[in-house]
Parts: sequence; C-alpha cells; structure tokens
Amino acid sequence: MQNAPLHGKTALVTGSTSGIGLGIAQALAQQGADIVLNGFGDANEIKTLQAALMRNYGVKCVHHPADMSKPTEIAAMMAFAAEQFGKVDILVNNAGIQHTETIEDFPVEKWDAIIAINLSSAFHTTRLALPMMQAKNWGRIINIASVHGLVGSVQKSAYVAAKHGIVGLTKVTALEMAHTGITCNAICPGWVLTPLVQKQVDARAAREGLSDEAAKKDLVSEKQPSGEFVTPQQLGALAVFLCSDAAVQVRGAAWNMDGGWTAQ
Ligand SMILES: NC(=O)C1=CN([C@@H]2O[C@H](COP(=O)(O)OP(=O)(O)OC[C@H]3O[C@@H](n4cnc5c(N)ncnc54)[C@H](O)[C@@H]3O)[C@@H](O)[C@H]2O)C=CC1
Ligand SMILES: CC(=O)CC(=O)O
Repeated sequence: MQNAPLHGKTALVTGSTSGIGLGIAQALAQQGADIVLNGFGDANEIKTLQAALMRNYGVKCVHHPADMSKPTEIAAMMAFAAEQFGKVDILVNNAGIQHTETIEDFPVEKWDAIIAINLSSAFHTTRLALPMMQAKNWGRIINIASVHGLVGSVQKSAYVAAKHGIVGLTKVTALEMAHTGITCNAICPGWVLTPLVQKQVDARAAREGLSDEAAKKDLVSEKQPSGEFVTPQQLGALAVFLCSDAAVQVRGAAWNMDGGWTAQ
C-alpha cells in the first residue's frame, strides 16, 4: 500500500487488543501505518489480530505486552518500537480501566491503578516518544480521554480525575510542541459498547432486574441524547483525520464524539 496516506509511519496504540484501541489500530493500518499493538489478552487471539492487520492492510504489526501501570515496562515497549521500526510517528494513549464506587468506599489500590494506567502512562509514553518525533519534526499524539475529561459523574472519582488530567496533559503537550510539526489532541468519547462498558451494563441489569438489551438502552439514554452508542470505527475515523495534514492546526483540542452528552 505504497500510496496509502500513512504509509511509512509507525503508530503505537496502547490498550489495542480490545475495544476502542483496536478500532483505532485498524483504522490507522487501513491508511497504511505499521502498528505496535499493546494490551492484555490470550496470546493466540493477539497473534490472530496481528495476522489479520497484516493480511488485510499489507502493513507490519508487532505486539508488546507492557503493563501501562509500570513505567519500566512502558520504557521497554518504547525501546522495542524504536528497535522494530526506528521511530514512533503516531502515539495513541488509549489503555484504560474503570471502577465505580462512592469516594468514601473507593479502594485506594483502585484509585492508584486508574491514575497510573489512565493518566501517568500517557506522560511516560509521551516523554519517550517526543524525541523520536522531534528528530523528524513530525508527530501525532492522540489521547483517548472521555466525556469524563469534560464533565463528572457520580461513583467515578478516579476515572473522572484521570480523564480531566489527560485533557490537561494534552494542552501542555500541544503548547510545548506548538512551533513544531507535532500535534497533540484528546478525543472525548461518550458511551462505546466495549468490555469496559459491558461490565456497567451487567451491573445495571443485575441491580434493576433488566434484560441486557433494556439495561443498555437505559444506560445510554440516561446521558447520551442520540440514544445510540458511539462506535470504535467512528473513533478510528476521527483519529485518522487528526493524523492528516488537514489537521495540522488542530492543537490541544478536547474533541468530543458523544451523541450530544456534553451539549446539555
Ligand atoms: N467504552 C467507553 O464508553 C469509553 C471508553 N473510553 C476510554 O477508551 C479507552 C479504551 O477503553 P475501552 O475500549 O472501552 O475498553 P476495553 O476494556 O475494551 O479495552 C481496554 C484495553 O486496555 C488494555 N489494558 C487494560 N489495562 C492495561 C494495562 N495495565 N496495561 C496495558 N494495557 C491495558 C486492555 O488489555 C485492552 O486492550 C480507555 O481509556 C477508556 O477510558 C473513553 C470514553 C468512553
Ligand atoms: C463514558 C466513559 O468514559 C465510560 C465510563 O464512564 O465508564
């Protein structure tokens, strides 16, 4: 795919063995980018994902299993990407977890894990990717925040704090790189039906005695006026736009794709 727009670029997407990260990795591969996958999962299933990306889009694809809560493993992943491809051009900070509980009952270890995975990991990948991007004066950093980087919801203290934090990190990265060819933006999705959200659907179904379908409808319509989930494919298309030349002056944005959630 010699003339694909992102041919010759390397994209590292954290947490890309599932959900939104996988959708974004697929969209970037479709545009010709070589891919570094990261995330947990069954080794054979991850090999199948890699093979499908290579077969479908004619790109190279490797996987690194770094745990995003561990700075030394993050450094090893960045070194691995540099060794495999010589650089990282596109960095998508996507890995994330959720835990819901009121502040007074929120387990301290869950707070620490959410801040480490959903926020601090993006600082570590960014500080290690920037010198590689600066060497080429080209780069795209996309932080997957959330509507919860813009507004709060009950029982999500750590998640909302981390997502507001990553929106702040996005702005500072964009400003520090403002005179370069490196942009940094955040994407703020509303509800997307992934394993992270299915857990919340299951909890709602159990709590309120609802079917899976009714619990999904309830969850979405409570916050998201469109009444429909956002999809990983739609988010992939937005990431592709942010990687394009047309988006070079989009800097430090927190771009919502949320079915109207934050318009209210
Ligand atoms: N699903 C949704 O409605 C929304 C999700 N988001 C954000 O999108 C991102 C992806 O979430 P989903 O695709 O929904 O979840 P998911 O559960 O489908 O995927 C999470 C990915 O992160 C990986 N991961 C988890 N812990 C990790 C760790 N310690 N180290 C490395 N990888 C790790 C998993 O292996 C998986 O690949 C998260 O940052 C989440 O906060 C934002 C807005 C809405
Ligand atoms: C909308 C999201 O980011 C997902 C969540 O709050 O669990």
